[in-house]
Amino acid sequence: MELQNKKWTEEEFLKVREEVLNQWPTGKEVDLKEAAEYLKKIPDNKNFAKRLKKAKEEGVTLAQPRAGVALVDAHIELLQHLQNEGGADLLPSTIDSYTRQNRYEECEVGIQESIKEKRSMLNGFPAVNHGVKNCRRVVEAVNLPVQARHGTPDSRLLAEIIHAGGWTSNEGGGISYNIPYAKSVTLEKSILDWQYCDRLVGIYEEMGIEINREPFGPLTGTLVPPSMSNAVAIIEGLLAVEQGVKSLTLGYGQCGNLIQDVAAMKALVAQAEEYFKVYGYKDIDLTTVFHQWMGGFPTDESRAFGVISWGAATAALSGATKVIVKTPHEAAGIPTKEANAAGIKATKQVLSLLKEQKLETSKALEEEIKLIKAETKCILDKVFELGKGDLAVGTVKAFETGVLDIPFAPSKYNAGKILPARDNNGAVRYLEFGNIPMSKEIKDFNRELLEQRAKLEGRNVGFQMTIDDIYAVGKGSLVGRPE
Ligand SMILES: CC[C@H]1O[C@@H](n2cnc3c(N)ncnc32)[C@H](O)[C@@H]1O
Repeated sequence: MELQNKKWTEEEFLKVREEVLNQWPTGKEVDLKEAAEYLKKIPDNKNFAKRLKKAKEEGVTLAQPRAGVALVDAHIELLQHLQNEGGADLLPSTIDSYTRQNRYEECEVGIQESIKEKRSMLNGFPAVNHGVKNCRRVVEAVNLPVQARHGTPDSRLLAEIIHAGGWTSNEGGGISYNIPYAKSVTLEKSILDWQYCDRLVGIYEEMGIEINREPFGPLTGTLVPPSMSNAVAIIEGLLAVEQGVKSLTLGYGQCGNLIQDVAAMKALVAQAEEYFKVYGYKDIDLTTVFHQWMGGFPTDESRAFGVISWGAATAALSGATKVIVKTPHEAAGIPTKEANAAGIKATKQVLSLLKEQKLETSKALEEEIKLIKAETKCILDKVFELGKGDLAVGTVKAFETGVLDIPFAPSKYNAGKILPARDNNGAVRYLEFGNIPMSKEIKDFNRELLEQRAKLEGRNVGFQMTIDDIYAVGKGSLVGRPE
């Protein structure tokens, strides 16, 4: 199938669907009409799209953890703990790494080993292997909406199973679940495969069932400049709504400077709405997600709570619809259910303390919003130009030419010429632009801010700043000052 940013016909979709549902035996459990009937019975308080819409109307920020273990009963116990003890407003099911690579045979081994060892031998919930009935057991065992969170370049079968299983949101996208998560998956394939996932949601929407889609905002989560992150989010949002997605959550990973993070969230919403209007997408229900710091964490759990609380505060002050919660075990690995619940409780304490407050506008905030929008526009204009108006084709060419370039991404299709570093206030700036088509004014401005840092630190602008910034938060500061 030729890649283009055009809504798939039902015939095109159904032709691919046969192959998708045959990728693993559980695919046979999926029956679209039966699934639609099941989804229609999901109560509003357990429908992700409806819950987000309500939060946006109320102006509250919801808290959602990440969580996933190998076996169904243990996973249910985990989610119930995060709901009842943690006070989560939305629930995940974080999917394991084998499923993310479509390696279902190895999932089977992991499930058997987990039964034998009486503990999770997978780093998430293998939803494809467990199938539709078990996904339904999960959502029927909790009182909150459930979403699949993962990092899957080819999420087609996973999407079919989790949605038929009553999970009313799927995270990911053709860029955000490829470039930061895979080495050798072409953009053509991952964008096509995610068009399938979005078209499936569009078909459910056409059957009267609201399902939410959430592109993965943070990307590599390592000093990604807000304009690059926002450009990718807006591209994935536009590709999704073309396939009929209506409930869309665009996301952003915390960088750490309050003004820049709030500005990035406001620029993201404003620019996304502008593009929906220009391209004629009406009645899109846009919400936002703010990810607490995605970089290296302090090993000390008390310090980790400091980082978690700063992320919660910024999410609240930015007016995010939801915040993705970290845990005090972040530096160690998969958290215990107790540590996971603790992260949620700390977050909700801060959200509650700040529920009457938003960051007032200021000259600095307005200037940062203007800068981020201008940088993002430089990138997106070039993407559309490269695609001769077709966003999907333009995206592929933009990665080939380094117009889209994500710092520290493992994909061989990512140019990797971009380099970020923090300015004196901790805002993330471009140290190296690679082939990213920014105006001279924007390049000079970024450079000037880094020169100011260099002057204060008595060193040259350079890659050492980037390295120091990567380790800084784990060591206890935001800007990686020379030791
Ligand atoms: C996107 C990366 C984030 O997902 C988190 N994560 C990955 N797998 C799990 C998991 N199984 N349970 C809880 N958190 C998880 C990880 O700690 C990191 O914060």
